[in-house]
Amino acid sequence: MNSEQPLLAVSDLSHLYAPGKGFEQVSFDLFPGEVLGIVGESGSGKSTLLRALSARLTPQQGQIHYQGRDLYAMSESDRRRLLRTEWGVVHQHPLDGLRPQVSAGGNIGERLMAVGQRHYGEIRQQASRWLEEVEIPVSRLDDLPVTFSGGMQQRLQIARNLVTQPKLVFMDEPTGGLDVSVQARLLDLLRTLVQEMNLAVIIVTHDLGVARLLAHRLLVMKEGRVVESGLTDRVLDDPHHAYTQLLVSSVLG
Ligand SMILES: Nc1ncnc2c1ncn2[C@@H]1O[C@H](COP(=O)(O)OP(=O)(O)OP(=O)(O)O)[C@@H](O)[C@H]1O
Repeated sequence: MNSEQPLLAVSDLSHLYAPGKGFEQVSFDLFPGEVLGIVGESGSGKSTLLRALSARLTPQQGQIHYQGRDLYAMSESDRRRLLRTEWGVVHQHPLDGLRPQVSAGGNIGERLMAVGQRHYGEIRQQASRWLEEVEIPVSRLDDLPVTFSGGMQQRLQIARNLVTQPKLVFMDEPTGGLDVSVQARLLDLLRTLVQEMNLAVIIVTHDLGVARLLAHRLLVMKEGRVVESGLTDRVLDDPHHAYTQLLVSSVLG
């Protein structure tokens, strides 16, 4: 997997709102098909880091290269195009990532139109196929997302993001607001899709169970700094840093 060029190369990235608030000196490489989990307690800077990685917040320092191209040397419109096509962003609250006034089919179709598809019948067909893929009845194609349950809305947001076959998807607590049984089904679905599509994913979660299930590698954050990183099983089964040990034991305890 690691013989190729990294999809995303991050070096010495920092953005601080105030000392300890934000993140500093973050570096890592992400390869195609790799799932990186960012874990840590509330306020450790996970979401701020994810926003900077996904071109939604210009960092104060450091560099990000996507497929060898300097992300913040690109024009604003090129970065936006990436977000609509080769990248996806799955928000914790599905309505933050959906258009509430547009039907389920329209929410999926909009991304296809962003990659140049114009044929109405084909777009509708692909939207139907994606509803099936995420286990939403195709009969709901013309319904508005606000008429869906929270779990269905989240599955629709995932379909909207994946329909363009992105290379890289950013997820911020994608199962966070859902009850436990809905969470488990969604996690299963995500794991299957990520494997089938060979997606690279950066997922922020405070839930180590979610990290264990989805992520190949972890970054552990505390007060804006990465205190430990490594393969998921190694980090969770044999944590080296005292903070990671505390995090793991608080879940077990
Ligand atoms: N726009 C902002 N202006 C000022 N401070 C901010 C801003 N956004 C976040 N912060 C602060 O930066 C720190 C990191 O916040 P962030 O949301 O990245 O943490 P997090 O690890 O994602 O937390 P949670 O798990 O609770 O979402 C917090 O102290 C937060 O209050």
